[in-house]
Amino acid sequence: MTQSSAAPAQNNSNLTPATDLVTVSRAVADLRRGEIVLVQGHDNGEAHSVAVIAAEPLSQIGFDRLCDIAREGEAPAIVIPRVRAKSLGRACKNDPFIAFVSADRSGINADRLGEIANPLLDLDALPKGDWRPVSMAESAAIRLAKLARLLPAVVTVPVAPDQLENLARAQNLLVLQSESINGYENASAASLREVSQARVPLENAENATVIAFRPEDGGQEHLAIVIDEPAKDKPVLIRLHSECFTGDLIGSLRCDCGPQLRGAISEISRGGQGGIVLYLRQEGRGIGLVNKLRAYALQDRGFDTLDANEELGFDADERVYRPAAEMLRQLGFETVRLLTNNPEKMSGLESWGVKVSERVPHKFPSNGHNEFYLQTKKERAGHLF
Ligand SMILES: Nc1nc2c(ncn2[C@@H]2O[C@H](COP(=O)(O)OP(=O)(O)OP(=O)(O)O)[C@@H](O)[C@H]2O)c(=O)[nH]1
Ligand SMILES: [Zn+2]
Repeated sequence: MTQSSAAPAQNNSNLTPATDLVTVSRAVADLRRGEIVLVQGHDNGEAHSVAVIAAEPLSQIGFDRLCDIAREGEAPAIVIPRVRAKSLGRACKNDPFIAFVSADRSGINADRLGEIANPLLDLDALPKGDWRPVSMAESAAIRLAKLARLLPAVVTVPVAPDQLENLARAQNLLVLQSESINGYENASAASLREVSQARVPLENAENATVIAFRPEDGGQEHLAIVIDEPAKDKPVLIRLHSECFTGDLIGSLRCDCGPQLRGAISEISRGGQGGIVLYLRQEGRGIGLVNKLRAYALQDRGFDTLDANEELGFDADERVYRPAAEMLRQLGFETVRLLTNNPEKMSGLESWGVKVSERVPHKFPSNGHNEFYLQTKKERAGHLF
């Protein structure tokens, strides 16, 4: 497969201009460093802005800086998942996130906020305070923390919208609109472009080429492993494989990823018609490796794989399939036979314009450690085993 055989790239990222894409990716890096970012959103047509710092990592210096930004009499709020609030004794309705404002500023510090945010940490007692619904800006800030693969919990103080630009200039902070954050994943997927490729003979597929696709904001590359020379005018056998450091690389027995990855490569090669494994950078069903390890720790305390995600404040599955659809489009494939047991992968691809002509089951025997994981996927996530 040569670079020129790829379909011409269309700029169909009409959700978010490239500059917004770059700003969101810079803000992701800022949050991960413990830096403050400014987010603006609209509630019922009215602009609301907040200064935001991630609850992880949260230093006392960072928290004090955030408090200095707060207007006289405005207390910081910590935005946490409803499930966490529930385990801290707050019964709440269906909103996925809720904000807690401590009544007494002296009862709250960076360590205490970290304990409130993290379901793996014990908290003696919640300080006195009030709960309130989150604003659009705060819910976009949670989205940003998820994009940063941090715990989905943030500390915020309100900023008057007319002060936003001054504050940004004075303290050298990024300003983001909530729409840019919410549209980021789509726009990033639409901006994927092939950046390099090479022939890589594999143990069970000697005629393989690895092609790397990079998003415009410089985020992680997704990979297409093209085996043999699949025809473009027929349904192509493919596997969407979500990155799993533990299963793919070090042979973890907690999941079935290692056998599924190698099994897909062998099966495509054996079929003789060629095919593609798309290696998607969606570690831990899109929550990142660090959070996946947290989810494993919760599973060791009795949660199943889906509830552990939700306990941390994530959806059971945070993956998106536009990057896969975009790579297939650029490689020139429209119709696929999909190696999977997961119906959401089929509907996910189809929602981005890829025709799935057939599901090819991709089941491997359990290994003595992953029975409960596989059973949960079957019984609660609708996987077809
Ligand atoms: N959050 C979380 N992620 C997990 C856990 N176990 C495995 N994973 C991740 O789940 C993903 C598994 O992906 P896949 O095997 O591609 O997908 P699947 O949904 O099982 O569907 P098919 O294998 O196609 O049937 C990888 O990103 C793993 O890192 C877990 O307990 N928690
Ligand atoms: Zn795995």
